[in-house]
Amino acid sequence: MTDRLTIRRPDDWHVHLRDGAMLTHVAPYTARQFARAIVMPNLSPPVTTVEAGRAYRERIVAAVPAALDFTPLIVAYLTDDTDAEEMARGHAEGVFTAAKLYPAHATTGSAHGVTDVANIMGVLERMADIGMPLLIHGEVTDHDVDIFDREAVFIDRTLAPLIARLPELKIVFEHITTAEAAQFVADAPANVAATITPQHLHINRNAMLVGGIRPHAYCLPVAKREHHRLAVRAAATSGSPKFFLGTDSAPHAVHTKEAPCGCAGIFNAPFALESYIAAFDEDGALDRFEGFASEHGPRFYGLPLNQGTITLERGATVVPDRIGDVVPFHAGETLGWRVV
Ligand SMILES: NC(=O)N[C@@H](CC(=O)O)C(=O)O
Ligand SMILES: [Zn+2]
Ligand SMILES: [Zn+2]
Repeated sequence: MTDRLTIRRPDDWHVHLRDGAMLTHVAPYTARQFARAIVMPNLSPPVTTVEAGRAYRERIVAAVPAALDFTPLIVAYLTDDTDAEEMARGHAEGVFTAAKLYPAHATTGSAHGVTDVANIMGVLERMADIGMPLLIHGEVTDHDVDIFDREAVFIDRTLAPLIARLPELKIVFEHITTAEAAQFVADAPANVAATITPQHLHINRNAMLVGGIRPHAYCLPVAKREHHRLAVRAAATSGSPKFFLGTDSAPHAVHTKEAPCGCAGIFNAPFALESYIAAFDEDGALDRFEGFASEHGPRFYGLPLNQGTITLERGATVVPDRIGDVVPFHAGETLGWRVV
């Protein structure tokens, strides 16, 4: 039995660090575990210009102790009016690592998102030309589509046609939650990959709805049936370079989640690695953890692998009920691994 695992320093390819006091509160947790992070741009107002991206990067750097040696990677928020030139300039100047497609009204902070992919086709063509990755929150918003089906329907209605139209575009299908998404990405060409969150490895929709409604298990895309969890987990632990770590850590103050219309998002940053490794351990896949956490992401993005290492060992990690004003994922549980 492996009791200790040393891996190359990992990165988080999908995180919400927010802004202001929440940024100051949460960013150090991510920086403690990860060398780099793809920071989502769904602030209000969203990060749509090179100038806003540069300023946000400076605020993040200022919020993290320098000793943690953390590099935020900034993402542009696409709207119906995004200018292809602005994206290309942001990418060329090293401000925008990627751009994010939020279908309008699909999730938290997506009100300014894209109403129809046709509206940004010129931008996406330009991104394909310059090798700038497109990150996608993959859910349709059509009122006739059930919330549990919105990811699978997105594949047929939006993602598959987009890949057919722009086969060269690098795409990350973010935070996949379904067997359909895992299969689609596995079968797609090498320029299509996916991130996977810790919560979607651990919980199915029962965790949210059995024995009472549990707002801290609610995120988008919403957790699905058990067979979907198992399919997502098999993808994560498969060793395929198309699947990599993206926590989707999404903090919301407790009163905004424990509310009649609670916010979507799970704050998993403080114990993200302990949570992921527990899943890999349960599945006898510890030998594939480093690829998922530290290698597949940078290779997909065309970035260098990190140089340092991090060591995890078996041992109790007690997750507190609260961290400041936020309830963390696994609150009140004890995880079986700890970061040394
Ligand atoms: N995942 C979530 O449930 N929420 C995210 C937005 C997102 O990633 O869709 C947030 O910003 O709160
Ligand atoms: Zn999302
Ligand atoms: Zn997210």
